[in-house]
Amino acid sequence: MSNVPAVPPERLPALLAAMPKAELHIHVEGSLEPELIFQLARRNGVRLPYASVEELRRAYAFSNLQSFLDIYYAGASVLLREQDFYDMAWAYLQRAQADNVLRAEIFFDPQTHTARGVPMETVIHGLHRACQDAKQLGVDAELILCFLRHLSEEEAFDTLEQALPLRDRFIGVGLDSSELGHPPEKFARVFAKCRQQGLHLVAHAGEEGPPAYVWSALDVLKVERIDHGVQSAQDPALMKRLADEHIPLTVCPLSNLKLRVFPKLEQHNLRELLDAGLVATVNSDDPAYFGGYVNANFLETFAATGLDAQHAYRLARNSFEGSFADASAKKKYLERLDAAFAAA
Ligand code: HPA
Ligand SMILES: [Zn+2]
Repeated sequence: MSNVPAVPPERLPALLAAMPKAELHIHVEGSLEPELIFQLARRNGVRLPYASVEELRRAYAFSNLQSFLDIYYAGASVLLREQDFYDMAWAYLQRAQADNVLRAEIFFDPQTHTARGVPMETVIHGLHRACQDAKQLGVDAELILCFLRHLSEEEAFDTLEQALPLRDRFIGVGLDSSELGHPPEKFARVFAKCRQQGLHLVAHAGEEGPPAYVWSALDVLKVERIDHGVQSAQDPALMKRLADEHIPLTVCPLSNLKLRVFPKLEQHNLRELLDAGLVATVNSDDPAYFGGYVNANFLETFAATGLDAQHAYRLARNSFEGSFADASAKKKYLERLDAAFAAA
């Protein structure tokens, strides 16, 4: 669509909620709501260091990425059986449908589970079955396996070896967990092997870490997308590279707010990224922990920064163009997006 209709400000929230979109940065373990954590803890006889849902929720006051990760890994300890992984993914997929997500590319952290003795097959089978069933919801869902960057490259190789027999159940690999002190180049060899396997490649970079980590994710790991990447704005040459090469950035505004990457949502640099011509997208990251699913990220960010319907269209289009869907699926998504804006 070349002419995005002007939309009066009072109608923008409804349009943001209704517009079709893809979500490209969502950690399924980060969609585990406190109620489901307690339900699974009871079902599996796991003792939690919190007495109630309310007490757990009160612990969600983060000062940086690490303070979040400590609680996030503790929450995942209730996941033991295939059905647990299914139930977690299914709950997310229902929320995605409610937010008019047509396509979700979902991260999972197998090492968080295999380290506790949960077999790789249990994790992948449960998540994959939910993704298959999501077709009934009208959501195309795919999985991306993430390596934990605070662990060694050797452990990442072991993880890949365990997952490769199930190669057809995930479309790519990513890199997440504690960024500072764990630069992308630590995983150069394992990403090269994934590339040979024909897997898509992404990595978290430039969330808390410097622009140098974004450069090495591109040049050493050869990733196709950057997760977060908001620190790229400190480096004009990097901004030009990201724009020239159409490298998507999967931005997560509420995550950035809760982990104090930006002190206020009003100061978020999403507009700057879009103005520089980057393929920026809006995503929820860990919605159960950061106060909202993808539509809440759109609504709160637009309200705080004054973005308009043109930006909304760009962000939704970027989400489909930046996805790993095939060309015919992308065409279908973009037609639905244009229809939603034509009716606005
Ligand atoms: O935002 C994140 N950054 C790094 N690792 C993560 N694991 C879940 N969410 C995140
Ligand atoms: Zn993330």
